Amino acid sequence: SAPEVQDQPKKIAVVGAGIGGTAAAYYLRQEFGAGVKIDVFEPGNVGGRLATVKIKDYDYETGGSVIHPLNLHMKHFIERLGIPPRKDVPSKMAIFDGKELTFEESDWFIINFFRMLWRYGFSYIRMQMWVESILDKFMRIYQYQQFGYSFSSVERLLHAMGGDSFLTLMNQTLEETMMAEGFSQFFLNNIVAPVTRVNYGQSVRINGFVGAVSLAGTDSGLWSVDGGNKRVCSGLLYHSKSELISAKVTSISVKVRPSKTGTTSTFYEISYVGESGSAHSLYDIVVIATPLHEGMSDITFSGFSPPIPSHYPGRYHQTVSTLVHGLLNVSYLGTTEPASEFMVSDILTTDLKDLAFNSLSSLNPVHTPAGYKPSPASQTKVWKLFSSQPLSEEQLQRMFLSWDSVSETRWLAYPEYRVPYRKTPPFILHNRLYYLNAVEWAASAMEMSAISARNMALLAHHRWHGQAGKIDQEDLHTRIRGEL
Ligand SMILES: Cc1cc2nc3c(=O)[nH]c(=O)nc-3n(C[C@H](O)[C@H](O)[C@H](O)COP(=O)(O)OP(=O)(O)OC[C@H]3O[C@@H](n4cnc5c(N)ncnc54)[C@H](O)[C@@H]3O)c2cc1C
Ligand SMILES: CC(C)=CCC/C(C)=C/CC/C(C)=C/CSC[C@H](N)C(=O)O
Repeated sequence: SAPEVQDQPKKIAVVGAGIGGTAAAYYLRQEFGAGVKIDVFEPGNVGGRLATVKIKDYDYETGGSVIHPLNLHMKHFIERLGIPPRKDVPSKMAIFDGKELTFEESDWFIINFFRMLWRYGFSYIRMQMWVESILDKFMRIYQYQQFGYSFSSVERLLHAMGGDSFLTLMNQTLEETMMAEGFSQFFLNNIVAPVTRVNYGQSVRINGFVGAVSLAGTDSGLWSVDGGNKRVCSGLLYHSKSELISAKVTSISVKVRPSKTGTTSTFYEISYVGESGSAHSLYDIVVIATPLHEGMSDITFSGFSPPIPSHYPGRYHQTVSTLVHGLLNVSYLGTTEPASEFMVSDILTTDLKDLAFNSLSSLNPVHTPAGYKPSPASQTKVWKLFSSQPLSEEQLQRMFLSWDSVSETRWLAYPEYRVPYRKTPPFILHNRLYYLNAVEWAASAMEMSAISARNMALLAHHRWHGQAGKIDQEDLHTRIRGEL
């Protein structure tokens, strides 16, 4: 329907205070100015899937942990909020095939280079070039957003970045895509599958787009936020001068009210339940920043035509993050290296039916004290296991000689990426009701939620003011180059 004749909205609601919701609050403030009241609803902890657990006086990331050096929104946030990145600690990767370590990184770049060349020919370098070519197109989004352009669906956003090639990536498995690029099944099994297993808990049959994002997640220069990634969320919330309402949104309905001018205005009524009971409030614009899927948010939508479902089709994949403070049994990994010399920090695994876990990593605290150095496996330290099912005491006993604490978090972590994908859920659920997490069906990552948040704020702003010229424009890449 036609936008209402109002200068600015008076009240905006954001549902969820993860990185998506808090970034949405930040960008909505930027777009709509100081006059609008922004409420952010959150029944749990600010940060959502960015969370830490305390083990022996130190905090460790249990959810989203690494950020790519080219994730420009995340970079912008920490600069704006004055939070430093975490000090870099050297890491070393190995691949476990259920019996032994089939590949182990050395401390020397040149040795790694020749080991990879010896085992996989030029495949590894070609893979890095392939990922880089996708990232090059991906980076266009920052320029579009800088110029104020927005997109009304995930497909249109992807198409603006990478044209038909990005939509093709969404419709093919990573395996199909890489085989067509000439990569061997051996390379896929031994290098690519371990990466998709650690990053998305799934096989090489995830879609090619999220597959490329997963591979980008092994690039050099990955970083995290000093003191914990969730600090970005609380920082954005504070910076946006939003009000945090500690409550769960239970339903959203459309209300039509007579306005002063004699016409009618549409509002969204949000009903919520918090510690002090239930209440409801009216808003001009609502951004939903939590997945609308089975077992996740449970929001009822009423009075909408066509109806809005509480749950869209498709499931979120369970990843159990188990943090063990203990002594690793290095012989379980089939290595003869003495534990006192075993400095591998990230053990990825090949796709094996009987293996109970996807990855095993040695964790550093979210704030590394001055002079901190990673310790060898002969010392008790914190190890993180990712698995799709909780690990039993017997399974842990095989992997560890002893432990003094185990902390388990069961995440509905990211979508189960199936190919061919169904049409992604919409960004626009109703005139001024938006859904940020639809983007996760392209790929789930902190930066993806941040990109979607900026898109949502721009989209909401242009639709409010009837600026159709800033929505779903074709051929932006060439046009913007012309404008520069
Ligand atoms: C184990 C794990 C590892 C990961 N590793 C990485 C990584 O290394 N790098 C990376 O970039 N990404 C990683 N990710 C993905 C990344 O964490 C997510 O993509 C991102 O955090 C999603 O943020 P979000 O704000 O969109 O959603 P969420 O963080 O899920 O936030 C949604 C919020 O909404 C709240 N909510 C739910 N229902 C309601 C309701 N009815 N009313 C009000 N509020 C509600 C929830 O409590 C939650 O806080 C990882 C995820 C997991 C689980
Ligand atoms: C969005 C772009 C262009 C890049 C993001 C790359 C990236 C950081 C991908 C990782 C995504 C993800 C869900 C990782 C989960 S596991 C992370 C880490 N390996 C760990 O073990 O904690």
